[in-house]
Amino acid sequence: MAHTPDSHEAPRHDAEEPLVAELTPDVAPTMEAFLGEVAEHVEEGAQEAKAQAGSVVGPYIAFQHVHKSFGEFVVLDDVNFFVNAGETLCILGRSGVGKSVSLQILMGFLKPDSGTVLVAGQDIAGFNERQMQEVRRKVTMVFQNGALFDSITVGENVAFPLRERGGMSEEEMLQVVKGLLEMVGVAGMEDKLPSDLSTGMKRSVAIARALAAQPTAVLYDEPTTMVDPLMGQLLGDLIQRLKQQLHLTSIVVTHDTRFAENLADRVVFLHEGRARFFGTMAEMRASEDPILREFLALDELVLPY
Ligand SMILES: Nc1ncnc2c1ncn2[C@@H]1O[C@H](COP(=O)(O)OP(=O)(O)OP(=O)(O)O)[C@@H](O)[C@H]1O
Repeated sequence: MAHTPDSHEAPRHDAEEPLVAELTPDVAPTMEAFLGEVAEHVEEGAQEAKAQAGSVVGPYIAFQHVHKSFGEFVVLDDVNFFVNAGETLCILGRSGVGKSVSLQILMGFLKPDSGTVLVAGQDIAGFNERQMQEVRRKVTMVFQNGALFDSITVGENVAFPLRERGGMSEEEMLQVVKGLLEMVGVAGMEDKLPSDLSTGMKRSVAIARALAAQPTAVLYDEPTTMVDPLMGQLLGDLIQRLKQQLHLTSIVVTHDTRFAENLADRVVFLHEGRARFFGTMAEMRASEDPILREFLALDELVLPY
């Protein structure tokens, strides 16, 4: 991977490039073992979800006829989409169409008015907080602002899920924290406070913390907005490598159709309460639907590069 300091090209990471390839040698073996465990969890999660669905293939995460209103205001009206284990779904749409609300419903922070919400193969619509905490061990969310704990260091933020799970020595924990921070492009930031970091860095740390929890699926809210193109590319490449090498299931809310083009197995386009389109990005580009065409055309104009 050629990269010079004055190069304007962001360094690219091929999806096949091992996640540990660029880690410092002192952490690489621990990280290899740690990521191996993540991949095992992911595989177990996929098998569990299949067993629950009683079939060989079944969605890992899905909305089935989901409705959600705030007072008179209908945000989601009979919305359907799914993502299979190991796949990536991008949720597209203009501002205010319910993309973040959809993620919050999947995490159980908001309840749908009706419909089935499948997460890790289970219908969570009627789950209580304790049951949701179990689900959130498997499916974690990376918020736009990172949602880090402000009063503790970056290193302690990433160590948090490791400590919660237990079974790791302090030395191993330090190595995993160091390795995860290197992997997400913010090496050496352990002792900083979240307030010392830029938006993109906070998001990277949030991804490191999400991975520390050894999830089976990660939901990302606008991972590439408000970050410079280099950081955006790094985060996009990382999400792709996590999919390719660990088979993590992902849902990514984004405005950026180029990002969706590179990453998504399928996209869902929300518009006026409905899932106006659900399919591949190529199918979306081929669609004659004037609303889709307008969204894609505007997106071409808005994107800076
Ligand atoms: N807790 C809430 N109470 C009342 N209204 C809400 C609540 N959460 C979201 N909304 C409304 O629901 C609509 C959808 O919001 P949402 O944040 O999901 O949009 P979005 O598609 O993610 O937009 P953006 O791209 O701007 O983030 C908005 O009109 C918002 O004001």
